[in-house]
Amino acid sequence: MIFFGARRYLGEEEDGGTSKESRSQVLLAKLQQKAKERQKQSLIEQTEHQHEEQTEIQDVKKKRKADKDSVQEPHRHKKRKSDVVALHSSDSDNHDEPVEEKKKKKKSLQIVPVSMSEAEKDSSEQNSQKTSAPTGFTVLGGFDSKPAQKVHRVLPQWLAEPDVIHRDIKNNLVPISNISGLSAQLLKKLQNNGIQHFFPVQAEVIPAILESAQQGLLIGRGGYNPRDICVSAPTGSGKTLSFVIPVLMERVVCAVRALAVLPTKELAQQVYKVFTSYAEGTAVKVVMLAGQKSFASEEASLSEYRGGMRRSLADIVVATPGRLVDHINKNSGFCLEQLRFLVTDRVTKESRQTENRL
Ligand SMILES: Nc1ncnc2c1ncn2[C@@H]1O[C@H](COP(=O)(O)OP(=O)(O)OP(=O)(O)O)[C@@H](O)[C@H]1O
Repeated sequence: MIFFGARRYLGEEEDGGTSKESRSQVLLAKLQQKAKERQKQSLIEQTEHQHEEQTEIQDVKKKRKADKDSVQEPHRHKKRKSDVVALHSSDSDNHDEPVEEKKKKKKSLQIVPVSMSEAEKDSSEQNSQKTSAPTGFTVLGGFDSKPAQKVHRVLPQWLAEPDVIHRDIKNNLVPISNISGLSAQLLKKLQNNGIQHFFPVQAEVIPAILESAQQGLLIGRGGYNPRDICVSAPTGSGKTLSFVIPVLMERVVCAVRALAVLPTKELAQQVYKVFTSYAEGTAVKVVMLAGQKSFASEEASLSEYRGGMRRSLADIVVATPGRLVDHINKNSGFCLEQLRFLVTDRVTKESRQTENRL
């Protein structure tokens, strides 16, 4: 049997005089020293690694920035104009000036608008002169914006200062005999219809129309314009009679001298009835053009061809706008040359259009 004896390595053999304990202490110290050195080494390696990483990151950032700048090159070029101003101003700065003064100047520079440099201005002026002179073309632009003039809206006198009429039809009545210029026949008809007094609107409108009619061709007070009357009054206040009565007063020859336009057949019918009831027993002829009869029969009621000439058979025409326009366009026997009264009752868009065509 072979026996191997193994001894533990305890470092370099010291001199034989050292004790076992002191050797182990030395060994421990050596080990600690080595551990410290290793620690140091690892620290150094760590910092070196970190430094390398940082430089790598910085490189990447630089590269990205360089790429971005190359893309934004035109914008940067624009910016340069302001740079020029700023640089120009800073060049003129007196470096000997106190710091406060410099700060003020810098502040003032911030609010100065970016503008063309003098050289650019000169060149642009020269260019504009060059373009306008030889061609003779008008150079567009350069219009000064002028403040728009305020329109002062003014109502016509008759609207701004109307004659106000009482709306109370029970009071403020005027006896029919008080209105001068009405024929005895008409007064009798009114009484027969139970009318002893005129309502306020009638007492105001009837004399006004009669007065104009007495002056001839409804010439107004100034001698030129016919007197127009615009009445605005509630329903049932007696507006219809206020134009029916004066219109019926005049008749020299048979000719269409009054035309009443109403927006609907029904309204035309109502007005037609009032006209016919007061015209009954007189020579005045009233014709309605509202499409209730055929166009041909309406045509026949308006005029006839007799003795080699066309004669009117109507003094007063009550019409709806559409039918009226049909007769104006297609009926050669429909003549409005003698027209003296045009009444547009219950004014609508349609009746306004008709009025404009007449
Ligand atoms: N002076 C008067 N006295 C008594 N009754 C009257 C008088 N004038 C009109 N009337 C009657 O009053 C009613 C309304 O009159 P009218 O139709 O003329 O009013 P209007 O103002 O034209 O109404 P609308 O706005 O509906 O056309 C009718 O029945 C009419 O006969």
